[in-house]
Amino acid sequence: MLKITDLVKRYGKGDPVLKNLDLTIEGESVVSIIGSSGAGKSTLLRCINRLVEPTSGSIELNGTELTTLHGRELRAARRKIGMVFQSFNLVDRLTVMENVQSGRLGYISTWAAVMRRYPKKDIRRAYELMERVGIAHYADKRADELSGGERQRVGVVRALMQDPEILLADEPTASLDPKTSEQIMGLLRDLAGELKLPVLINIHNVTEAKIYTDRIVGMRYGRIIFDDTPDSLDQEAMDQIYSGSPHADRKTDMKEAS
Ligand SMILES: Nc1ncnc2c1ncn2[C@@H]1O[C@H](COP(=O)(O)OP(=O)(O)OP(=O)(O)O)[C@@H](O)[C@H]1O
Repeated sequence: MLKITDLVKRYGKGDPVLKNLDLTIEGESVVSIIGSSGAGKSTLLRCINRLVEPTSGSIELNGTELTTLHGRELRAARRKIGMVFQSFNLVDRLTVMENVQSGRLGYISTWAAVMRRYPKKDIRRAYELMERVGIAHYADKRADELSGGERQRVGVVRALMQDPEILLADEPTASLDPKTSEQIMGLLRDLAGELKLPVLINIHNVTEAKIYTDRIVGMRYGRIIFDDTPDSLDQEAMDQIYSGSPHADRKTDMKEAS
């Protein structure tokens, strides 16, 4: 279970971009985060794996408080958080298998990684997952020889090789054509069920969020203002999520504070 309580993020001395957020994700649900540009969606995901340092508040993953971890403990906790990126973040000159095995980096020795001496069980697992997502025949191909959809499948397998307790996806389909985008969303949904994994997806495409996710969280300027099933996301809720400006929101904040 992921339990976020009273999370605040402020970059430098600016206004907070996450304002006392509470969010709990239990079990294997697929949750999308929607909201206008600048609402804080990426910041929220990046606080969870500490690519961004939260200013205050608590983030617990299956009982482990993530915000206070350092060094070795932080690295161990990060292994349990798989991340899928918009731009795939693959190493182009490495093969698909090498990219996929980089998901095991935290688990095997540096020597084994440098010498590409992957444990047999990791190779077996990589093939299982690559078969599952349809890229096993590309195992020895360089990553830069693949299409966008194939590259994102490599990104998904690499994240799953971490044996994660949660999967975070930051605009995973934003660089893909509509058909491929739907395939990747379907894959994330199906894998969540098969692997009993909660998946949290930052996504701009509301239609895909409605089709492929179980729950939609709507953010507006650092706050969660909608959290419900896709069916409940009506026009009124959409207007609230996507209307206004940070300036208007700041006026509301000032009123609340006074
Ligand atoms: N490294 C940073 N330093 C300063 N401000 C930042 C930084 N990263 C993000 N911000 C600001 O934080 C706010 C939220 O940004 P964030 O990227 O989380 O929003 P988002 O909802 O993911 O937007 P988008 O959909 O456009 O990616 C924005 O006002 C942005 O300018």
